[in-house]
Amino acid sequence: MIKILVSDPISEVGLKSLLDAEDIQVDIKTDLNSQELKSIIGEYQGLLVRSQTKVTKEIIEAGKHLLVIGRAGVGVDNIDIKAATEHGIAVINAPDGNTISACEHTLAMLLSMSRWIPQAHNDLTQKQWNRKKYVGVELNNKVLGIIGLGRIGLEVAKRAKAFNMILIGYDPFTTEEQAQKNGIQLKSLEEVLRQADFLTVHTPLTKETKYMIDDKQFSLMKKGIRIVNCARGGIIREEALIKALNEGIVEAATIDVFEKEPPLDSPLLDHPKVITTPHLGASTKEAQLNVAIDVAKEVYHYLAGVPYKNAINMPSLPSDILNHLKPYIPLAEKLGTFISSVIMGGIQKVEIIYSGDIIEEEIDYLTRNILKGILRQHMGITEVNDVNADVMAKRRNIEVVEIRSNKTHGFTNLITVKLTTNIEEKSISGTLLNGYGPRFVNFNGSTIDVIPEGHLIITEHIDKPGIIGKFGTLLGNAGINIGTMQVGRNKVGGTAIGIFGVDKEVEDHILDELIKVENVSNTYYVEL
Ligand SMILES: NC(=O)c1ccc[n+]([C@@H]2O[C@H](COP(=O)([O-])OP(=O)(O)OC[C@H]3O[C@@H](n4cnc5c(N)ncnc54)[C@H](O)[C@@H]3O)[C@@H](O)[C@H]2O)c1
Ligand SMILES: O=C(O)CC[C@@H](O)C(=O)O
Repeated sequence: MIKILVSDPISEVGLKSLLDAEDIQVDIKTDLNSQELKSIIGEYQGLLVRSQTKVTKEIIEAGKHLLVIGRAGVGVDNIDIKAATEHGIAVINAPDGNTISACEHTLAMLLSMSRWIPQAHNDLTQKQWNRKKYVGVELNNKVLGIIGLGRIGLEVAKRAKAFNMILIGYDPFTTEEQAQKNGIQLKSLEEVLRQADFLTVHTPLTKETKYMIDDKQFSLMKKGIRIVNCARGGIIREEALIKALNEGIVEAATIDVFEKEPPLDSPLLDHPKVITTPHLGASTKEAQLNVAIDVAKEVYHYLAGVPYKNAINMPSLPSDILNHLKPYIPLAEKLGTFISSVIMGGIQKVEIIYSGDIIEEEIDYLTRNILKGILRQHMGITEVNDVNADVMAKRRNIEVVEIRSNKTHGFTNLITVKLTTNIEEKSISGTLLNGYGPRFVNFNGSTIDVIPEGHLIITEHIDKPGIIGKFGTLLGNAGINIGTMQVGRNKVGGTAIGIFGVDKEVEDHILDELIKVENVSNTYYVEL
């Protein structure tokens, strides 16, 4: 039974697919403090959160059985992604479900700020009829600067256009063409800051975006600018914002997200020109249902080994691409397992050559599976998986080189893995034969044709008469039946290899017998 903990309030209707699954137990405990969470997280394979639960390194380390963390929403800054990746835990978010709500909240903030609606309402609740105090400004013909032109930024642009605003934006990861298509003039950050009458930020909180709006940036702004932050606290430095408000650079600000949440001691809450909401951007019935449905489905798919698309720390592949790659995945892992079973020494380099139709695919995914095979087999690292394979290789100073080549050697697709250790270098090539499944087709330069499955004995010997016969006798005497056999050599009388598919597990003492046969240099055993 798989156990999933839901530690923040997430729509139960949206979680229905998990709640109804027979093989999954879902525990909903939304009032745990971090100590309580730490003490029980070890029981769970899955953790579902919104933005309240801080999934720290400590929590991740205590989650000995965690396989997946699902985030019902976009921002994953409350999850230590690095620690999750190192522990092989997939982090999956639900980025689409709350876009419209966050965008509409931004528009609500823009409009209420331009007409001082909350302040005027407050006065009126105090029986003060202050018509002169609250003179606003129109959005019409004003320049709106949008920082971050992703899902929410572009939806905001669409709606701001309806108010006849002039749209300028900054996003180093988008193109001029894409911006123009959405009616936005792409500019440098400095230009946006200098020209905007209204400014709204829609980036994630990263090392690069933390405090991207600080004293220096405020000093570039037009006097009287109005600012919205419905993205993440910390993109705008709060201290600098307060200063800019007090100096009259910023006329008004609307803030949904804070550097520390809840921000109960923040001076922003008391500032007369600031409108605040308690991180409500995604708090609509529709968004909460959407993100819960999305994250439940994705987590379920991840646990069931079915294609999913929104993993943060793994290549996110559309399901059609993942389905196409699927048959190559076991071949990739088996190439890694095989080559690392027949080599001696500490691995220094893994070179992977992809050729043929496979080069059009997301080969990073296959590389992770090759590395998984190598690290599990050669180093006994059982915790390695698709999520952390490349991190683990890097941590062990293994150089990983991916090459796309057009030399297919007559195959429609070919994957060659060359392994270099401090002692030797060996290679294995495999292909996927249409309708026949995976095959190993070359080992250290010798052509072979091996179905990579079951129990395999591999021998390295000199190409001389009688050796294969002796192997047969030895194995026969040990009650081991040879089901398939492949021999190859680089030249007559030269170095030869034998790959024997046998019907049962081979113990070490049998390999010791085989290596005693004259002219045999090495024997190995691998189960695929
Ligand atoms: N207030 C809320 O409740 C709420 C709800 C949903 C999303 N959010 C937040 O809104 C933000 C945007 O979400 P989204 O779904 O649009 O994300 P997104 O990933 O679709 O868009 C983010 C955009 O920011 C851009 N970007 C990244 N680094 C940048 C930088 N240094 N400078 C400028 N642009 C940069 C990216 O290229 C991307 O286009 C996130 O921080 C998210 O967590 C808040
Ligand atoms: O959980 C929430 O309501 C906030 C979600 C929002 O900040 C997000 O990043 O998706």
